[in-house]
Amino acid sequence: MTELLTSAQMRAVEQAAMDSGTVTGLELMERAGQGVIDAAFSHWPELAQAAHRALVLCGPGNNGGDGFVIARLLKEAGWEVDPFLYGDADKLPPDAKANHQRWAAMGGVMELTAENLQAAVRPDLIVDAVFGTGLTRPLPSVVQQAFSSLGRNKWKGRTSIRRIAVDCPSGLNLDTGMVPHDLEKTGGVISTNLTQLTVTFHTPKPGHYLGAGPLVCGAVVIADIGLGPSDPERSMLGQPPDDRRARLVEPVFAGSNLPPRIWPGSFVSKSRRNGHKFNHGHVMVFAGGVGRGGAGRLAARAALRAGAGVVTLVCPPSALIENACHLDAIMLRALPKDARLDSVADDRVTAFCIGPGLGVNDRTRDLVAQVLARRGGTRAWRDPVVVLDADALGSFAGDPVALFDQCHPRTILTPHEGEFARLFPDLALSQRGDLSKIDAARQAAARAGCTVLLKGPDTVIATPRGGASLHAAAYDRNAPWLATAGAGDVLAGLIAGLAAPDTSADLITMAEIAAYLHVECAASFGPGLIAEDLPEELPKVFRAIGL
Ligand SMILES: NC(=O)C1=CN([C@@H]2O[C@H](COP(=O)(O)OP(=O)(O)OC[C@H]3O[C@@H](n4cnc5c(N)ncnc54)[C@H](OP(=O)(O)O)[C@@H]3O)[C@@H](O)[C@H]2O)[C@@H](O)CC1
Ligand SMILES: Nc1ncnc2c1ncn2[C@@H]1O[C@H](COP(=O)(O)OP(=O)(O)O)[C@@H](O)[C@H]1O
Ligand SMILES: [K+]
Repeated sequence: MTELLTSAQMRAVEQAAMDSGTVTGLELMERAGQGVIDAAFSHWPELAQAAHRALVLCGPGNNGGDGFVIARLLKEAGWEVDPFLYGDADKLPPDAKANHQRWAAMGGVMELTAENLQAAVRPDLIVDAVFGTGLTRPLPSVVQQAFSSLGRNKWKGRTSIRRIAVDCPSGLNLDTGMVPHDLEKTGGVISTNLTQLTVTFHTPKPGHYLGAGPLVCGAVVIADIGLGPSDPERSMLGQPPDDRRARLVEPVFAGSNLPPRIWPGSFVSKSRRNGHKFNHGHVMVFAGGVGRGGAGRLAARAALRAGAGVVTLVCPPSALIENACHLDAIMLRALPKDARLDSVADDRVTAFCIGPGLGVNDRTRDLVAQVLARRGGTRAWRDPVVVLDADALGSFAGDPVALFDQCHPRTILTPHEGEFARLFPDLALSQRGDLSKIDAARQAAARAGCTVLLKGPDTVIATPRGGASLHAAAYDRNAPWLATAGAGDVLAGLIAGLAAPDTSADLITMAEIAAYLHVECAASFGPGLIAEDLPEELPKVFRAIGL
């Protein structure tokens, strides 16, 4: 697991290092510039073989300062370098100004405009050092036009020019992963999109993984600038994440060539080699009426494959035969319309998964209420986990507080953005503005009093106390085939199955593992994936992680 630092947190880390007297801002900037060049040479070894030509686009802050370090270091290595500056050199912050001056002794600087870029000699490398963590508003139009013009340049062999971004492609908000809409309209994002490699410092930032981040960054490399290890205890495995920082969900390998047995491997109940079926939990999944049972069955199948000792599907009596035709290992119970949950669930049910395919109606609300009212009884030592998804959330759309009043700490809501908007209208994507998806999920979790998993290619899991983690199906873990009906039902079942055992770790850890395995299953199956394939791929994925 890696910590993700917001812009403000990154500045605080830098400031603390400088205040401690162990390093100066100039030294950090030098290491940042060197880190970008090292990453470029390692990514494109041919650039390290001989001197080439670089075009370095610099901005009015310290990101621009990094650009001037890069310009100088490349020039010292024999490269031809053409720097362009947006803004007033006299107003650069001190470290950036010092590096601008050091460069000025070596060569000139052009103003960053579309016209000047059009007139530039074809480079082999374009360095984007216009804006980094300090971007506070949409890109100025002159910068947008300059970026767009790069896409129109008549340079020979234009597509073979390498493009690297310092900290982020300029225009990307590193806290939110958003790029301004006007950037898209002007086509600016298209040129930004051509970034092949983004080099950031110390830790990745949320914006590299949220929203448009993965679409515009190319690949992300972290350069160590000597700020020390990011706080290991804050991202400790099996512990809830730090209240103020977010962590990136990643596997933990015991050794470079070994499977990730530590995380997630050791957190899967059946990695421990003893116990009987009830030690691995009993999951109860609710399914809809006739013809609407598929979603519940998918969730149940996922829970069983995830390792739950027992899985029971509960459905209306009219759907019993339909479900019986589909199920063998999964137990089946009928629950008549007015019957109480107690008639089918005893204390040994350690996790409930409710919502997929149930229908948006009063009966669903009533069942949710009954499930949330259950407590660990004589045979269970802690309250059952409750996974609320799909129609269990939709049934409270007009009255979310009625749901939140019933949620307890062992509850997890798993909305997609549409369901999230119905429960938390003011935190909806369309209303979010500068609020990141991580902070939106945090606020939602605090309001609901339980864990919230907000789905998407960027899945955020947040706890009421502020702990948050981000699982990104991005870069080498792209999983577009997961955008398929029923994939969310499988995720809900996975969470229930993984969190059901008595000995399971905290809910956020088990939800992180579910999100991770979900994408591993998609990646392992590959193109053509449909939801039914996900649970069936789990055995292969479990083997691959060393179980
Ligand atoms: N601190 C360190 O020790 C280290 C920092 N490092 C590097 O510093 C970078 C952060 O530097 P930074 O904080 O100066 O921010 P940066 O992104 O350069 O921009 C700020 C400037 O842009 C301006 N501005 C913002 N938005 C604008 C807009 N839309 N349109 C126009 N102007 C706009 C803003 O003006 P203002 O908003 O104040 O009016 C201000 O002048 C970081 O990404 C990393 O690369 C590394 O060297 C490692 C050591
Ligand atoms: N492009 C994508 N890349 C990675 N994961 C995705 C993508 N699109 C959707 N997902 C994942 O697939 C699941 C879809 O869930 P959901 O929207 O609830 O669908 P359904 O209700 O049909 O099951 C979520 O876990 C989501 O994170
Ligand atoms: K940049």
